[in-house]
Amino acid sequence: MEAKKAAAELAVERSVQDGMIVGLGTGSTAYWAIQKLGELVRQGLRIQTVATSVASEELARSLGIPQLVTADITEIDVTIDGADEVDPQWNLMKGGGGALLREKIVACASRKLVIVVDEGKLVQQLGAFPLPVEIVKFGWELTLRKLRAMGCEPALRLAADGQPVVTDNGNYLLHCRFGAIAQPAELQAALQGTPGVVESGLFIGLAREVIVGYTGGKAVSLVRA
Ligand SMILES: O=C(CO)[C@H](O)[C@H](O)COP(=O)(O)O
Repeated sequence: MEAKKAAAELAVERSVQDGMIVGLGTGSTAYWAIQKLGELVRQGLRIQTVATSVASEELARSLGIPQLVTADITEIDVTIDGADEVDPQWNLMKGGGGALLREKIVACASRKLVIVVDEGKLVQQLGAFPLPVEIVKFGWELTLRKLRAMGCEPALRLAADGQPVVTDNGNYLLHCRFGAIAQPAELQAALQGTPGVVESGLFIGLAREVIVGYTGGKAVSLVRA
């Protein structure tokens, strides 16, 4: 917890200034960034925000952080979000929290995407974590078979009650075990070309800064390989 908190707080300190529009990520690391923003707002920081999930939206509301609707935004100054895996080129695997679609929309509308992770998320190659892929409900079994034919073992994400998880956007999620992903950009392009796929958790070339937190509470901004 202290590693995630340290990374998130350093990201807020380094990236957020008065007057900015800030994208709020999703997950247990982004949680700490939202908490820090709430503290700064109470102290007088003036920001407006856009959340990447209903959970982050509700957290921000509970902390009194002003929020915008997307119709009122042309560009977001900075977004602070977590990741499940980060490779040396800063390609990301995201979506463990199920929010990948809104996260990618917000990331792509941001001048700067700052990724906050603990050291366990740094990998040489993406793929140990199963790739989350958001798919539409209609024909989901057909989409699953198409993805299986692309070389992975897909499984529908289920909730504790055994029912399929439904995302904030009303879709299903597949967990796709591709193993080590040697060419993430090519895989992303292939997934995008598959009918039924809404979006994947591969974030290629989007991160502008990666901040890593360590046990003991130290955090550093990474230099890209
Ligand atoms: O992509 C995400 C949610 O969709 C999260 O940012 C990712 O799963 C990392 O989560 P955490 O910070 O809890 O480890």
